[in-house]
Amino acid sequence: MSAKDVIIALDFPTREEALGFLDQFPAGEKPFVKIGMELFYAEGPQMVREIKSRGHRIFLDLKLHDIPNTVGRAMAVLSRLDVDMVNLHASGASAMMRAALEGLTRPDGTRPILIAVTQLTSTDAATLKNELLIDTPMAETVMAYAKNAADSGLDGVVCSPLEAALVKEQCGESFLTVTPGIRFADSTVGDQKRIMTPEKAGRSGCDYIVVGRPITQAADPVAAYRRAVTDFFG
Ligand SMILES: O=c1ccn([C@@H]2O[C@H](COP(=O)(O)O)[C@@H](O)[C@H]2O)c(=O)[nH]1
Repeated sequence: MSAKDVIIALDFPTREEALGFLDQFPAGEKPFVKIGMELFYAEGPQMVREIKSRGHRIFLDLKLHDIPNTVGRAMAVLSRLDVDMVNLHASGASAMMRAALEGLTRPDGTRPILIAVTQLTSTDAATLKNELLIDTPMAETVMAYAKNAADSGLDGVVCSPLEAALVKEQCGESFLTVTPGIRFADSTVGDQKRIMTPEKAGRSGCDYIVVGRPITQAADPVAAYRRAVTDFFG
């Protein structure tokens, strides 16, 4: 199931801003986009349908995390939206991930790609140890979560690009790595901690890179997106 692409994080507070952003692209250029909590909570499922009807592939990034029954039932609702990828937190553990997979699978056996967030790219080693009270080093923690996700039947993980190669090595080449924490060398880093350039991510086992502010806040977002694509694909 391996693929490679740049996903734009459509982190906007309104429909108008999200569509205004997409309108800057020529008609034939349809980037893969991510709809996260901000836009989904503001505009709801209709926003997903509208962007899908414009021809974009969609990663619905709601990071579900609850008891297995709740997550399974919520995934069954999300499966009725025609999205390409959805996610949950691997820290919800294997019973939750298996329930999610079951809920997401439509009667005809099809389903969106399901991936698990390992450790947020805004978490550094000190926060992992001192606040989350996880004594295992970051790479090992990500790997344990990734293996649990793989064993639960998921398609891949969200991890930082720094861990992508190891995830591939341990979970297999077809196990997807979806990696935020992407910054151009001249980007503002902001709240991200485990980062990499698109160029290096392209050589590090990342299937999909997720890029938000370096594109959405750029003076010329279309040029910034194309720069990410060119750098990522080498
Ligand atoms: O570990 C994670 C999981 C999700 N994200 C999301 O990706 C984008 C990144 O945006 P930038 O503006 O490029 O920082 C954002 O929507 C996050 O919610 C993540 O960054 N890290």
